[in-house]
Amino acid sequence: MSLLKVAGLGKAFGGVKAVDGIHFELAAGELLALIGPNGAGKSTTFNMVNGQLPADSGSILLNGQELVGRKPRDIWRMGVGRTFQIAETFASLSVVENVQMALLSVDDRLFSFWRNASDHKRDEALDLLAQVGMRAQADRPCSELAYGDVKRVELAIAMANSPKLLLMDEPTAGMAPKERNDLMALTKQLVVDRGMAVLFTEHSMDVVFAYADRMIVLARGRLIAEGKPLELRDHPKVQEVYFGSGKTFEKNQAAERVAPTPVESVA
Ligand SMILES: Nc1ncnc2c1ncn2[C@@H]1O[C@H](COP(=O)(O)OP(=O)(O)OP(=O)(O)O)[C@@H](O)[C@H]1O
Repeated sequence: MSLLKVAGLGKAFGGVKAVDGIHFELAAGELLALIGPNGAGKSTTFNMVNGQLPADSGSILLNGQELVGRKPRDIWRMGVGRTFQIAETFASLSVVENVQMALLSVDDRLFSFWRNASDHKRDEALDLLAQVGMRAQADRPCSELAYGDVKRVELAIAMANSPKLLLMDEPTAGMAPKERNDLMALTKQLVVDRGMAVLFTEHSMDVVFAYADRMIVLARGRLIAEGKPLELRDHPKVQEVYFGSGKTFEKNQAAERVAPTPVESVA
């Protein structure tokens, strides 16, 4: 059975059908890219899956349980996580304290961090940091970290509630090719090791071709193609709506810019 099953999902804003009856599935251990040109409906789809936007129609099943109609916090508790950028206010906290804050939130503990919680689940937080290669930097202030390392900490924070499904909205935006490669290799490793599913939006085709197991393509709210990235690269509809008229994707571009790091299961 699929972990996530989306059927007939729709959302309109006034007269604009932002998402128009889309269907897709996602299995545990799979990295699925959601791509499409600006205004295609990617963010609207994301926001319906995590409950931030109510769907007008359709169904979103997680392990057979309906998500439509539930609050974001309930959906998060059911195992749908998302990466958030570390808030400015947390930049003064250390790396490990940021992860401890996330663990506090999982426990619904809202007491003062400094007075009562500085030791709260420190070992668990350090373990999460080890999983993203940031254990050695645990006691540095987040404000001192390189951008790529901040992204790793964001990933550790998103792991705090052990999500079954992780939503990542343009995870590599603003990153240099080497940092992108490292972050996506790490994401893939977590997918393999934890059997977690990832749904991500991405404008960089290099990243999609190098790391996605499958991709779905939206255009004007409709799902126009679905399949393995290499199968879809030359799909005429995808070329037309996604890559733009007359523009074709250069086949060796992805291989030249991003050499994927091999991922092996340790399970
Ligand atoms: N809150 C809103 N109110 C009105 N229209 C909206 C709203 N959110 C999205 N839309 C419209 O819905 C359509 C889909 O937008 P959406 O943001 O989901 O696309 P997207 O694929 O994420 O685009 P981008 O890549 O630019 O982020 C667009 O036409 C957009 O203008």
